[in-house]
Amino acid sequence: MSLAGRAGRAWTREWLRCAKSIGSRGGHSSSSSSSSSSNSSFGLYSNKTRTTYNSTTTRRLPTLRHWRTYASQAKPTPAQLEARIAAIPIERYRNFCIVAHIDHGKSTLSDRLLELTGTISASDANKQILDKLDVERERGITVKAQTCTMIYNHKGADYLLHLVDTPGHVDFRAEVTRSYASCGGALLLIDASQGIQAQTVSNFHLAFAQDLALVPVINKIDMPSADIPRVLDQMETSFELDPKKAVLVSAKTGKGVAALLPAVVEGIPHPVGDERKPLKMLLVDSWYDTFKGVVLLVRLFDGTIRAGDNVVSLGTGMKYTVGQVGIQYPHATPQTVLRAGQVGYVYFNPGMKRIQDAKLGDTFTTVGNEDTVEPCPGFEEPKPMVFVAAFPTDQSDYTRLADSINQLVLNDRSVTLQKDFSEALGSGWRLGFLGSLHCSVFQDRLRQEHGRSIIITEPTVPTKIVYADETEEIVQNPALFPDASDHRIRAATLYEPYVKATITVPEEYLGRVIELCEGNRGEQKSLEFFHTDQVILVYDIPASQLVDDLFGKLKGVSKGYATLDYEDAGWRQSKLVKLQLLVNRQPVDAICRVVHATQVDRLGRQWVTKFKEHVDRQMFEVVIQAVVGNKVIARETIKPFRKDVLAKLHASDITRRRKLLEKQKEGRKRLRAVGNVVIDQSAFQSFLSK
Ligand SMILES: Nc1nc2c(ncn2[C@@H]2O[C@H](COP(=O)(O)OP(=O)(O)OP(=O)(O)O)[C@@H](O)[C@H]2O)c(=O)[nH]1
Repeated sequence: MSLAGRAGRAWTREWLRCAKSIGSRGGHSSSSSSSSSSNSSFGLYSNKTRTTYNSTTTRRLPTLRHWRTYASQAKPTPAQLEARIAAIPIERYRNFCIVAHIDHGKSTLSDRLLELTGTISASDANKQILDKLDVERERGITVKAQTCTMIYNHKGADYLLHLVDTPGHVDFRAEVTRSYASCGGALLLIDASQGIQAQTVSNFHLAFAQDLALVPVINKIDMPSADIPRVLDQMETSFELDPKKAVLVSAKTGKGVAALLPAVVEGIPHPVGDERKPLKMLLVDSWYDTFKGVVLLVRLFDGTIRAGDNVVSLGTGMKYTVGQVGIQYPHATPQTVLRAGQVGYVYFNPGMKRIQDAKLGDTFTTVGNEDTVEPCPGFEEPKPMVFVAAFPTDQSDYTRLADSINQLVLNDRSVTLQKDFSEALGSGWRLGFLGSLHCSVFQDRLRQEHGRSIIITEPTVPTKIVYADETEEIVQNPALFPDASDHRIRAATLYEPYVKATITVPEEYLGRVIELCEGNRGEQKSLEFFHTDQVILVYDIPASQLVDDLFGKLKGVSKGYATLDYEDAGWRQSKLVKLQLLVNRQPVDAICRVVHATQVDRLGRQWVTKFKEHVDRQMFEVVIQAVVGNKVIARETIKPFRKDVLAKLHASDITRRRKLLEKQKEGRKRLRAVGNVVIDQSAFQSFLSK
């Protein structure tokens, strides 16, 4: 092993030791169920049920017949369900999530577990049942964490399992972090052919820091390229997870999945809580329903909740009467009561009107107990990182588009929204997203769920200005960044946001990936071998480089093998300038960016060349310039030309002549003036769509 590898292992060991010393996380029993025998904080099995892996012996996996027997459990009626749940003590609750790198099979495995417990039928054609949004099904990615309650009979006793299927992509990390708050453990899923990837590393660290029990699961063992010994070795080297504790499954065929629920029961601790105590209920997620108002997904730490109870939010002080409580099974299923340890939904009567009143991480209790119940610690608000301006393709669509955007924002708490106006594109909005994928998913949802399309400007990141008098300003809209002529900006210090990027890459592409990171102003923090041919690289990189499709470039230089994860790394002082596009000396406000001084030449040239392609000739000369302050970086000229649409028509063709004139009139509605130059809106649209 390389020195870097040895140092990495020593670091990991030290890290693990420190993390363990943080102590047991509140809300779950510190040891697993009584049948558990070991004292490691990872997912455990009792000796009886533990399936051991040994590279020289073949494991006996549950057969498909075995699987089908389990999967044929009949779905209980609502009354049977309620009676069965009421008979389960908290010691037999298990709240767990599935975490993994993108596409390692979380949603497919969730389907299998739902079938195995009879929550959905095995023959149900409706697969990826927890991916409820159209965009999730179309793109095959999970965007929103989804929950489901299951009942599992283990050794003759019913267990109440609460499963959370989490998103894999880093943009939706906040969903994973929030899910951890309702769970006592996690299945850490790893693709048998791909092995540990960037999001596996970050999910492991997140789960471990929260003292969650981990059950390692190797998925896709049916694939011809599966290399189980390699993945087991990676798990041991990187995370010090005992390979003997890994459960080997194929979520696709169902092979091995039957061994997973005993591992959950025995390896994940039950929640701790007392239903006789006053209600202490954490708000984990929320969504808006036109008829019910805001629906809350909650985790009960103590007490019970039922329809008719009067509750109060410790965060806002607002009081509500409970209208209905229930569980996701997998769809909303009303219950008479939710008890300590359970995760379920609650809505009020009259309904909560404003989604802003449902503060994620807030604690609710019953009215009268405000002073006795200690609020839960809450969640860190995810910060938007990428900002874009959005405009209707047709301004007459503004009001309808505003309604659709507002509705989407109601159900996606991490989007920020402000009104915006552009000379070039009219009235619109400035939207903040957690990342580029989040932004593109939002556009897809707008199109799919509301049938609307929008023009989106280039994604930008915020800039921090610290003026000479030490006052600070954070500018999200580059058009509002002070001009170079402003004397205050000349004396100010500028900062740009950085991210800590974790990249996993096979050794053979290491050189090219390092070159790419350095070319994107990255600064190497560490390099560690975690298997003979796999490397984990950590770089501090400007967030602006990340949103400029760093991920796509990384895939390009590594033939798709490199993976990327990132987290906020704060502000860094930087040499930033405002680059603007001018048309006949007038700024086009929609095409403006605050960029690093080293990028202006390349970007300026690119802008003027590309914009020229989209502007029609006019009756006079049009000059397109990219400028920083008074300095012209690049320039293109469009020669004058008169567009006579009738020129080629025969004089007698009157109908055709009229049609063409009508068409030209229609076209003028979409024209926009920048100074004396008239530009069709489609020019901006084509320029902005890469
Ligand atoms: N061969 C094989 N393919 C699998 C298995 N499990 C999942 N897949 C496939 O892997 C792809 C990704 O599966 P998903 O379940 O959507 O993965 P995910 O982790 O939920 O994806 P994200 O939520 O986007 O991170 C799909 O094409 C699945 O059919 C498996 O055990 N074997």
